[in-house]
Amino acid sequence: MEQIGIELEQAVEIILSSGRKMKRTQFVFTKEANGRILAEDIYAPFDNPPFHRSPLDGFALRSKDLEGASKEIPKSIQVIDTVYAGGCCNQTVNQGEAVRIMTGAPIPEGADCVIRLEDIKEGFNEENTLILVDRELKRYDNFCFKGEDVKKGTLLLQKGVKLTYIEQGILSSLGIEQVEVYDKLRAVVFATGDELVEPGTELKPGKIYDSNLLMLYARLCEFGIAPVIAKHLSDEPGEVARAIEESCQKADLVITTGGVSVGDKDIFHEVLPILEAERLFWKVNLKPGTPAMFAVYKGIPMFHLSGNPFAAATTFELLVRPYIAMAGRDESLCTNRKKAVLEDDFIKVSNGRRFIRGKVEDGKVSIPPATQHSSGMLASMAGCNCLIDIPAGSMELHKGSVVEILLL
Ligand SMILES: Nc1nc2c(c(=O)[nH]1)N[C@H]1C(S)=C(S)[C@@H](COP(=O)(O)OP(=O)(O)OC[C@H]3O[C@@H](n4cnc5c(N)ncnc54)[C@H](O)[C@@H]3O)O[C@H]1N2
Ligand code: MOO
Repeated sequence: MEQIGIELEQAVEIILSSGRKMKRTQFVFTKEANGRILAEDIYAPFDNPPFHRSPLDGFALRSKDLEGASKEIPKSIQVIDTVYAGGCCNQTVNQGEAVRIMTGAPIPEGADCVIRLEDIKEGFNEENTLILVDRELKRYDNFCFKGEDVKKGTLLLQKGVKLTYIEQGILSSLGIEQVEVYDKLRAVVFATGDELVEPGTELKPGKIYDSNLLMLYARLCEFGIAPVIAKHLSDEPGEVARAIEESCQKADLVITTGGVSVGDKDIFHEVLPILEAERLFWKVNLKPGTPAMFAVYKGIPMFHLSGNPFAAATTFELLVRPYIAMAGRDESLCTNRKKAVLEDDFIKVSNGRRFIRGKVEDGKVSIPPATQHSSGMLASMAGCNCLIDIPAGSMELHKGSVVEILLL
């Protein structure tokens, strides 16, 4: 049942319940998995480190041999071998013996501690194989145990985790070259309007350069889902319907801007019937972006946002972003609300709910001058990093008031 003129929360509820979480998965190389959502639990395939190893450069020896060692009576120990990181010592350290060892090298059999290179004296015989140790060490002093980072079989990473450089490092430390991740959402963006021309084209009378297509394209890229199609379309309903129809085979969501209000060229009132798409709501009780429209076509959610650039940017955050977070299983994209203290006055009375742009820093939010809030104005959004949520029925807001903000 279609709803007209609904609250934002209701709109988001309709949007979220009309879609499903991504089910398709694929294997990708760990090195290319940054920002992807893990689709499997990952267990440690072996103990890591895979052997006891030295945490420093020194000598691996037996703590028992150092009992009673002191400055006055140092112990003399025979060095029988040298082992470097990446190598292996096949000798066993017996009584009175040591192996010269470098950081990261496997501790040889028989040794149970490592003394630092700086803490011994070398060179007491011709072959340079005797060292003097003038202190005692306990068993397992300077000794890294096999498996101390991760034990074989430990649940390392859980399904649903977003892979960052840290998780990629962990996977790599266990030699895991490929992982199963959820497919990225395939987004399609169309900016509609006969007045629009692309940068690089001459600006003829009556025309304007498009802002929304690139703005939404870039925002989707910031969310990790570069659109599969991003295109300008005219105001001709048949052409727009055809473009949506063709893109649908490749899309998990469609976003359009323009043509949703009540004018002669507000074509989505015609496009949706041509497609026989189900329109679930039109008009949300907020400014900017009131005439936002939402429909489902062949199971694909379609967000039809206002053409006014600030309205498009705002309703993208308010309506599309929660859908992307849910369907793309990316919790880091969920709306992030906070309280902040106003640094400036906002002297407009707000009969309806209003979102205005702001710049928050250390819990204080500044706002552009009152003249720069219209939904057709984009330039004053430069440097802004939040939207201020002003409830319906608010009187003038003054510096020092506490407001709720949505971080962008
Ligand atoms: N009689 C009424 N007129 C309007 C109403 C209303 O209720 N009654 N609502 C107003 C509100 S609120 C909004 S918001 C706009 C929404 O208009 P549309 O979504 O139909 O968008 P357009 O008319 O296509 O464009 C609006 C404005 O934005 C410019 N535009 C469009 N696309 C782009 C783009 N990609 N890049 C830059 N600028 C763009 C377009 O040229 C228009 O100036 O309707 C009000 N009217
Ligand atoms: O709802 Mo519209 O974007 O304010 O002008």
